[in-house]
Amino acid sequence: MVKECKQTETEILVTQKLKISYKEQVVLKEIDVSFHKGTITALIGPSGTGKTTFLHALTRLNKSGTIVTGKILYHGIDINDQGVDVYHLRTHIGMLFQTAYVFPMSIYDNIAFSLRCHGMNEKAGINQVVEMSLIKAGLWARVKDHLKQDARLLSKSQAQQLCLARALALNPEVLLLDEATSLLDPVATNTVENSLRLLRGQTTVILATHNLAQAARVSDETLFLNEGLLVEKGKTKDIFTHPQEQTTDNYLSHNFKR
Ligand SMILES: Nc1ncnc2c1ncn2[C@@H]1O[C@H](COP(=O)(O)OP(=O)(O)OP(=O)(O)O)[C@@H](O)[C@H]1O
Repeated sequence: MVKECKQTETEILVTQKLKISYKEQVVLKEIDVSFHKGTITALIGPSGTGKTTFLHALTRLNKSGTIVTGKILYHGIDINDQGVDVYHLRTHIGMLFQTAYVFPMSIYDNIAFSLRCHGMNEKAGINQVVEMSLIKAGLWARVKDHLKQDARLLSKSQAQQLCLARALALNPEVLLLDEATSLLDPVATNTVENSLRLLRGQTTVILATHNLAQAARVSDETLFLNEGLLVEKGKTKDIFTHPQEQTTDNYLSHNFKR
């Protein structure tokens, strides 16, 4: 039986006293945070501070042996409840990784396969979604005449854009990005950032990045994690110009030209 907890209408994802450990090592310590509908949040913090661990937890990707306590509420339902279907959850909460994992099939089939797996079988409908998602990911113009080409022949940047298109094709309500542009060239990075901006208002985006300029450019809100603690979260403009906490100020002063 899946139990529903209270959440406001615009709060899509809420964590309550979220604590994550790998054996004895506590990586995240009682994180209480909420993410609102249609906003873009940058997750920043030093290496090893738990950003990936946090994103993985939001879509139940943590490796076995990881101990998760506290709650992760998606529309009021704890995603770790026994009755939650993980496959279904991941259609609503998509994720893009640092490395682009394309399927060993054509560009077209990378997206169509995923749509068919989620019950879409009508050819014209699939064609339309393939085109729309490639447009949103900024890749359509480059690949529209080569849709049958093996996706493994794409460049790193194009492959990541294809992964973005594949994620967007399922119309996720939440999109998580873990350093998803760190291996891309500046043009592709810019294209992906533009794609994210277009999602504003509909999709809730959480993006872990070491690229503080990107966090400042793209996000509405910024969440600063340090040593497993949520140090502060607020409007990106405020965090980057007048952080409330000394630790945030120190981190930004050392890593970002203000
Ligand atoms: N599967 C695992 N088993 C044991 N320890 C792990 C595992 N995954 C991550 N860790 C440890 O948890 C801590 C947080 O790692 P995590 O990758 O979440 O940090 P991060 O902030 O994303 O780092 P980076 O910015 O370098 O990607 C690190 O000390 C890491 O070594």
